[in-house]
Amino acid sequence: MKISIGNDHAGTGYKEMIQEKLESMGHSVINHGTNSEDSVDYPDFVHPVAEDVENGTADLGVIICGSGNGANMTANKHQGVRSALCWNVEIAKLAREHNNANVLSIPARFVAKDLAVEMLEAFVNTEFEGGRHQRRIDKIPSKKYC
Ligand SMILES: O=C(CO)[C@H](O)[C@H](O)[C@H](O)COP(=O)(O)O
Repeated sequence: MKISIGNDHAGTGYKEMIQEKLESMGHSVINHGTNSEDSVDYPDFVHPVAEDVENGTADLGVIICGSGNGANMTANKHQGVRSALCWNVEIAKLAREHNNANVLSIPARFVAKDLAVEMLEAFVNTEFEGGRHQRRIDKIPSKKYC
């Protein structure tokens, strides 16, 4: 798969590890940075990931900031992006099975590196179940409020 990744300064170490892991799994990675620990603004590095997923350049995205919330909020502003903030393996798995999430948001300051890798593996290797979940996903975009 092609996987787009982006992070702020809180997620740089995690991103490096995640990029290595994805490449060792045989995936091709588009890294939008940041690649340093100097303070930056997460939207500058998350919008490019969400755009890749939105326009089909990437199959999935991984975004990382301190709490995962700012990155998640940013990604979910994009049409067709379903970004899931995950903090354990079961949530990451359910995000794929039930929500067909296409972006994984990792809170680097609140999950250990080992757990981040386990969530990544669960997210990338789990398929959407479809069925009743597709019906619910179809109702997420609000015609009334868009
Ligand atoms: O935006 C965030 C939360 O929504 C991210 O956690 C950021 O990484 C965090 O806000 C950065 O904080 P810092 O004090 O500027 O390092």
